[in-house]
Amino acid sequence: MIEFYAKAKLPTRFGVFNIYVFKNEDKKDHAVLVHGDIEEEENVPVRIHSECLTGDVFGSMRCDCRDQLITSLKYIGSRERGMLIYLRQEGRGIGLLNKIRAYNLEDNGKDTVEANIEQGLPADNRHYNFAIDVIKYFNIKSIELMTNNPEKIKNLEENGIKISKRIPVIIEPNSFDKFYLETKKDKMGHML
Ligand SMILES: Nc1nc2c(ncn2[C@@H]2O[C@H](COP(=O)(O)OP(=O)(O)OP(=O)(O)O)[C@@H](O)[C@H]2O)c(=O)[nH]1
Ligand SMILES: [Zn+2]
Repeated sequence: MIEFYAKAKLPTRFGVFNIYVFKNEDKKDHAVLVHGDIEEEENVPVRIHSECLTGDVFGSMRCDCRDQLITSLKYIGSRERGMLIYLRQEGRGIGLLNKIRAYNLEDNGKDTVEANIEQGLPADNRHYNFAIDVIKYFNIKSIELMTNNPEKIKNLEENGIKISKRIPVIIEPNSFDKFYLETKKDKMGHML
């Protein structure tokens, strides 16, 4: 269950949004950026973005997160309506510390999946309950989901979210994230 706490206007370089803060069982502050009127609408462009401090904030080139975030906000900001749900599930849900431990293992030859498993953690420890509750909170009838991740689509659909379309968010690889993106494609089924 989510609870609404606050809302304010948030002008960004990608357009004017409203930022909402919700809380749920995990007691974290969860941010949702809304552009235009989304309530009870169909075919609303939605990005469900997983927190990545190293990429989103510091501009790390080990992953495509920041470019995906910017691409999504640009897209949503340029449309009549849309929403970005910022999921507080750093490191695919294993947290910053374990992600950095995984990076250390990756520096020594492991891939992104092996580096989680080696720590006794699942390759992907996320769930989408918060995102599902937000979509339901706004009574959105159907979404156009911005993702390359088939698991995300499956999980949302299994939980009653209607996805009318998938919008790919493909970022050109660089020399630092090439292997990482290949592993996402080969081992995690990402549509890259
Ligand atoms: N455990 C772990 N997490 C990582 C690693 N690199 C990036 N992440 C995290 O992965 C999450 C993003 O997941 P991705 O697999 O890039 O993308 P996705 O959200 O599953 O799929 P898209 O919707 O297509 O972007 C963020 O929480 C990042 O912090 C890594 O090497 N190990
Ligand atoms: Zn990242």
